[in-house]
Amino acid sequence: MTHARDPMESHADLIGESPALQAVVRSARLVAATDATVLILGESGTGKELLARLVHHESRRHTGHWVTLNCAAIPVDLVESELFGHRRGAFTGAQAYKRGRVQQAHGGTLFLDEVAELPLAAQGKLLRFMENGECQALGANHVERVDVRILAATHQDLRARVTAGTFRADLFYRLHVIPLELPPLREREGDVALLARRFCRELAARHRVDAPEFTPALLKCLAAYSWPGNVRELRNLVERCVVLLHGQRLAPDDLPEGWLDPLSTPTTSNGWRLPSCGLSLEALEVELIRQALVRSEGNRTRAARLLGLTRDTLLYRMKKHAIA
Ligand SMILES: Nc1ncnc2c1ncn2[C@@H]1O[C@H](COP(=O)(O)OP(=O)(O)OP(=O)(O)O)[C@@H](O)[C@H]1O
Repeated sequence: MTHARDPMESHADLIGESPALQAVVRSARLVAATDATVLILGESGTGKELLARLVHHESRRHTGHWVTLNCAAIPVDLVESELFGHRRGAFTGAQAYKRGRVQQAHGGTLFLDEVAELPLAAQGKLLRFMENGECQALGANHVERVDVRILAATHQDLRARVTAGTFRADLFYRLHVIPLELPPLREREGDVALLARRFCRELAARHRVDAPEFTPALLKCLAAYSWPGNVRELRNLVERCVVLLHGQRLAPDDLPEGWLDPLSTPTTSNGWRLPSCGLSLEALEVELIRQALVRSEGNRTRAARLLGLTRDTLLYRMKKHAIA
């Protein structure tokens, strides 16, 4: 989770030449030189973490630690201790002193991924820390001064969270100093083919196989596709081609069914593909659950969130429809 910078590491790895991406990269480079808080927005899989790394590596803190915390991946009652650490005996199970990610990032950068999922209590503590640079480990009776730059990211609509009362307005404004919004892949003209070729070369070398060749017709298909999972979905598709179809010249019909959802299916503005007609309500529900699970990479908590359901309701419905 934490490492000092490898000076040989290249950050040319945020691939893309489209004006839409280049505009964001330009802004990221401008803010990198400062110590401003940056909030990175964009759909899942658009490269928010890569952009955050670019900001860190081009900042004066690049020799300091890069520390990340995925706020959605930690049980709610452990978030504060992950962030700020705890003293031995601070709560049941706290058997030893533990430094928080904030302290680990001293002199460097802390990247808070999925910041919308931060519980309200932790939001208050984070805000206090951002205002005065002081933090207090759970159970500690003194505060520490820590020098950390905060970068945060979310694919959620944070303003809507504020309206719903699940995200503090004051923290929203504190984070929203410099918003950088990554465009979805379907809006990056020319980048799909570029990324597909680069991933193909890189993954063929990694898997030690001959790269497959993407015909112009296939590249055209890929460029027309809506990519609800963005660059992550493209990379996964290319990896499947490299592993299972290596050395072959691939036309659109060579992709097995299901590797790419039908190009003609309409996409809603937030990435859901709606089956055209003839589906019963029950079949539609199954389809939406399936899409949510694909988009969340099998993570049921995130899938439930995408569908606006509680995790329990999602599990109940999956069981009802026998979705594994
Ligand atoms: N422009 C890009 N060039 C090369 N690789 C990219 C690019 N954008 C994303 N990727 C790759 O796609 C995958 C997803 O990227 P990343 O984790 O940064 O996305 P994210 O927006 O943070 O996703 P999430 O919201 O799900 O956390 C990673 O493997 C990353 O290396």
